[in-house]
Amino acid sequence: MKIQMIAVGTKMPAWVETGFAEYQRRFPKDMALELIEIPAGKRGKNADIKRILHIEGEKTLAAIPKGNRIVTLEVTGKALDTHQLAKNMEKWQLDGRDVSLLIGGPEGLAPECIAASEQKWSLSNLTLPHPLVRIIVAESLYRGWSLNNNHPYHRE
Ligand SMILES: C[S@@+](CC[C@H](N)C(=O)[O-])C[C@H]1O[C@@H](n2cnc3c(N)ncnc32)[C@H](O)[C@@H]1O
Repeated sequence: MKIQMIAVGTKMPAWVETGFAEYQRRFPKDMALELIEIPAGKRGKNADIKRILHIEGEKTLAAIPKGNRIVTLEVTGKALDTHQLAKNMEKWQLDGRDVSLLIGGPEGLAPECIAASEQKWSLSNLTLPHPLVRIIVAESLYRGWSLNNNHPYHRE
């Protein structure tokens, strides 16, 4: 199973690139974590945010291979502890589809991405900055993998 993270935003600060890469490199070949960045629309003074979100949403959906399971990262989604996430990952693997995890930009995900979502995953009740979300998701998935594979990274 491949896990594809599709995130709005490019040219992240070095600490984000480094933090994400630190976890990405740990994934085994049979559960590779791929990152696809969607350029964020220009948000000038009189920007039409609805239109920008729509364009970002279309680009995000276009990056998803047909048949992938779509999971959106949303503050109002369902919170999962590490064991629940690990169980989820087992289920994802059993059904054989690759997974696309969608992370929105400054105003969140486009309505079309939310409508396409099969599962809404919340990391916390706090609204987190989207660059940080990439790192937290990568670490949480790695921890879930560790738990499912009796790897010593995860300790109770
Ligand atoms: C800065 S937030 C967007 C805030 C926007 N006002 C909203 O309500 O979606 C950017 C993205 O990070 C992700 N995100 C932020 N906090 C999150 C959380 N606690 N749980 C899950 N995803 C989160 C979501 O994908 C969100 O679209």
